[in-house]
Amino acid sequence: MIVLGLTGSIGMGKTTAARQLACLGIPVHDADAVVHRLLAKGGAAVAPIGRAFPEALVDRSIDRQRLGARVFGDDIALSRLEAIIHPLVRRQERLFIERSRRRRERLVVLDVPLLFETGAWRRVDAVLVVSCPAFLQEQRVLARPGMTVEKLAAIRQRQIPDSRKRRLADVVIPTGAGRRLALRKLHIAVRVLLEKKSAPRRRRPIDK
Ligand SMILES: CC(C)(COP(=O)(O)OP(=O)(O)OC[C@H]1O[C@@H](n2cnc3c(N)ncnc32)[C@H](O)[C@@H]1O)[C@@H](O)C(=O)NCCC(=O)NCCS
Ligand SMILES: Nc1ncnc2c1ncn2[C@@H]1O[C@H](COP(=O)(O)OP(=O)(O)OP(=O)(O)O)[C@@H](O)[C@H]1O
Repeated sequence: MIVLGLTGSIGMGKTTAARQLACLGIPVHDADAVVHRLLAKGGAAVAPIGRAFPEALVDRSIDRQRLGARVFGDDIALSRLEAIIHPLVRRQERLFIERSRRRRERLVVLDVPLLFETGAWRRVDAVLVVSCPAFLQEQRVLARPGMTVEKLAAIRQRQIPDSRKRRLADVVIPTGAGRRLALRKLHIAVRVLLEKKSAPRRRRPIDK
């Protein structure tokens, strides 16, 4: 089974590409969706995060906007949050891979926003990076409610730059020229991977 990592900086089009891959019939594991479940009422991260960041605990769930306002721009707080969340996400990822192997899937996708930053790239066979020009990224992200120039700058500072991601990628999917082109490129990438007899191995060590 080939495990394909999908990543890209904020607003570059990961979620859209993940949906397109799912439409091509490929099982996709969405790390962001796991984080959403962990923070919602009944989620496994509500209690530990509520203890670490009581101001974000509202009605037995974690208020994402409050938590974001608290941690983006405060590196120590963000690291503390990551130390709680990342192991839980990783566990779900492992269960997904095991389930997919049992089902004898040929190709699965791990959609991980921080694939390079968290070392998750070591657990995949190839990496797809979605990318678009910086001005479009800014337009897309700043159009979101609650997003500010300062918050975007803080998030970008925690992520490795898009130019670096593109260099580390096996395939770059452009998302600045419409959905049809992106879908076509995804289709080609999937076909090429499936035609390979064995899974490509990731080779390069990544020094952050
Ligand atoms: C702080 C939280 C609650 C804010 O939620 P909110 O819905 O407001 O924003 P959202 O999750 O959509 O994040 C916005 C963007 O910030 C970026 N981002 C999120 N977490 C991080 C992080 N730890 N480091 C760098 N960038 C991050 C992503 O590119 C994301 O697209 C949430 O981002 C979170 O729980 N982050 C920590 C978990 C994490 O590391 N997630 C990303 C990979 S699994
Ligand atoms: N190929 C594309 N063509 C045109 N618009 C796109 C394309 N991909 C994404 N978009 C648009 O860009 C915006 C951001 O896309 P998306 O939500 O997929 O990004 P993301 O990388 O998942 O963001 P985040 O990292 O913040 O979660 C959305 O408004 C989406 O409609």
